[in-house]
Amino acid sequence: MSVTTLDFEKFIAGTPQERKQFAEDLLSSFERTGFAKMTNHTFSTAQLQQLFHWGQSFFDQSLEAKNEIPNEVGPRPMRGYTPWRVEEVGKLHHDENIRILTDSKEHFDQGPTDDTEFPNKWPTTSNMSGFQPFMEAFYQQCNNVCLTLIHALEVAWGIEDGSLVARCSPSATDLRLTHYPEIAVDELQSGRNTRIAPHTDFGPITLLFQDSTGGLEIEDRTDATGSTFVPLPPTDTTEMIINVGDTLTRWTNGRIVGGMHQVTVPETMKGEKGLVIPSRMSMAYLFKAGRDTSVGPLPKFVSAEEPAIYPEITALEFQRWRNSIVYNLDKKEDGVRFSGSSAIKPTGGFRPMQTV
Ligand SMILES: O=C(O)CCC(=O)C(=O)O
Ligand SMILES: [Fe+2]
Repeated sequence: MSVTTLDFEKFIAGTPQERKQFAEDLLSSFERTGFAKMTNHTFSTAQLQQLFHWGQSFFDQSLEAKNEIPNEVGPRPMRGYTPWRVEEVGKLHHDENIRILTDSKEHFDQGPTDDTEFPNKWPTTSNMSGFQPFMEAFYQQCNNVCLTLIHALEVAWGIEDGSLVARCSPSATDLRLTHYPEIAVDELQSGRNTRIAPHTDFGPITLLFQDSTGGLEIEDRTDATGSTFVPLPPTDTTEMIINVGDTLTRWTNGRIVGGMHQVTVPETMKGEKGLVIPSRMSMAYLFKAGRDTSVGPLPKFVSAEEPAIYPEITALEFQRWRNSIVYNLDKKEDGVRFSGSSAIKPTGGFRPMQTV
């Protein structure tokens, strides 16, 4: 299953024909695989090196220092630092016959700069003083790329200019730096742990940069059983990966299915006993719809023949529901009101959540 690589330049500075072609190729890669790759995405190699450098500096701090800005786990957007083995994304699409794999990661989450509802948490130590300005600028640049890609979908669908972009404002995106500490191959092959379990992201799309370690895999849709994953190796670490998330699935009434992905043992180390997989880092720009925007199907995708299969629910309520699952809050009071909603259309062997 090959994921199409697109040239962003063709959309931002191309001829009308090139823009149209870009939009159509993006849509068709999304429909076929749930993913796309992109070059000329406006981020320089130096900027991406700096991103990973800042990530390294953040995670290299002592646990005590990182815990100075703790993420308060709850059915809400994440902010600040979350330690190893707290979040369990494997619970999102879990098949009761299969044991949930525990994630082995720590992460830093950042929201919009001016977010007063869920304010950001920044390290205060002097050696981290450049982190906040760098990350805020990086966040803004990612937002511009995402809004342009959402506009490309408007072009591909021939819907009114700005109508979909308007649904993504004001920004409610979460940017996540994830660090996967080094871990023995045997531990990941024990059937209990993984780096990040198979999941789909919650927003319309996600931008992803990974370091050169490898281990990212995507669901192979050419396998009818739906249980096969294929590696998406870091051929060029400056290449941007884009994946479809649950919101686009819901907006399109199930027509574009979210790209299921996981991070596990890098291909070259599979089956090896006694080896240790080096630590790994990624940056996921988990683009979101505006908090008050509905993630129910768009009128374009609903008809008498194809009635809406997803309920109207705001983007924030949707995120609260999904986070109540990954943080094991779904049995508690705050999670029960989300009961009965279905996040995604079934893909292959993965079933959607039944009840919360
Ligand atoms: O580390 C990666 O490459 C993937 C991260 C991811 O899937 C996420 O943060 O949602
Ligand atoms: Fe993800």
